[in-house]
Amino acid sequence: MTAIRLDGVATAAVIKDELKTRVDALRECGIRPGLATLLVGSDPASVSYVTGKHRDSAEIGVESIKVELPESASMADVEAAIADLNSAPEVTGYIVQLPLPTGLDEHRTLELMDPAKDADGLHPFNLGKLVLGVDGEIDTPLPCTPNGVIELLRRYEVPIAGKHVTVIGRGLTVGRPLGLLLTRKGIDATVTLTHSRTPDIAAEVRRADIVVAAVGVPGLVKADWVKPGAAVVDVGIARVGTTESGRAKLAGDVAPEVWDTAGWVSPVPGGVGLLTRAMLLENVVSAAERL
Ligand SMILES: Nc1nc2c(c(=O)[nH]1)N[C@@H](CN(C=O)c1ccc(C(=O)N[C@@H](CCC(=O)O)C(=O)O)cc1)CN2
Repeated sequence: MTAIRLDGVATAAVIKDELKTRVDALRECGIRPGLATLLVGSDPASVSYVTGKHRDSAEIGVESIKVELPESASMADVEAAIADLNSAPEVTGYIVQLPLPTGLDEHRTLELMDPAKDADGLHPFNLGKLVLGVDGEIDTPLPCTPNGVIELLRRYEVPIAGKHVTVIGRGLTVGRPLGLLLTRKGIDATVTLTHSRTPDIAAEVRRADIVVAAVGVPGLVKADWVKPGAAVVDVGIARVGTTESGRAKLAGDVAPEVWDTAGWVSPVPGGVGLLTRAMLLENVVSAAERL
């Protein structure tokens, strides 16, 4: 048996088409959504992700603004850049690409953002709305990767309600908010959130109907960890060398053999990463619609 591929490229393309229609409608009302990115330093993975975000923006007609600071930037430099982004009228939404170089305070940075322009859903106000929003719709931006995981599962009609989801990794951008989103009324999953101090992660994965791996350890999730027919969403992404054409070779957290056991698998590359970018644009367009 080979698992169904949860295709991030195809799914993101459909979502971007839907968003383009909304951007065109905004334009007719004189509103031009604008996404800015703040990149500090030149970590190759971050540079690649930010480049992808600008490419996607251009595809759907969202203006994009790049702000770059050197690796040596101080917290005062970052604070000044955030103040500029908060007041720039052409920026309707923005993100600070994470992680920041060592020595810069990520939490302080997120706190300084205007929550109405927070395109990542990571400002404490927006995370707080997610915590409070157990029932019904949330009218604030949702964290992009967790929202992308759910959107990918939903579009492939993978059953979620009443199912057991094991998440590996408790980080700010994936594990923690994903647990909150999956347990909301209307989604109704039961979630086990595992991390580096969980005694037996394999056992927690074995009882899951859906597994989400977000640690960045290539091949961590083995075939004999996975219940036959389960959905396995690979969020981990590590750079493990260079391809013949000189591009970075990427590997996910899920071992290749898992494709023979699982019912659905999302690949790396070509899976959730593309949905992360699509959900970022969803936040930007929704914020512009609220103007
Ligand atoms: N401000 C944020 N920083 C980070 C977030 C986030 O949601 N907001 N999440 C991750 C990384 N991430 C978003 O920026 C991200 C990860 C992966 C991709 C992506 O396009 N992946 C492609 C491969 C791209 C490549 O060749 O490198 C794929 O999987 O096919 C986009 C964004 C940490 N930081």
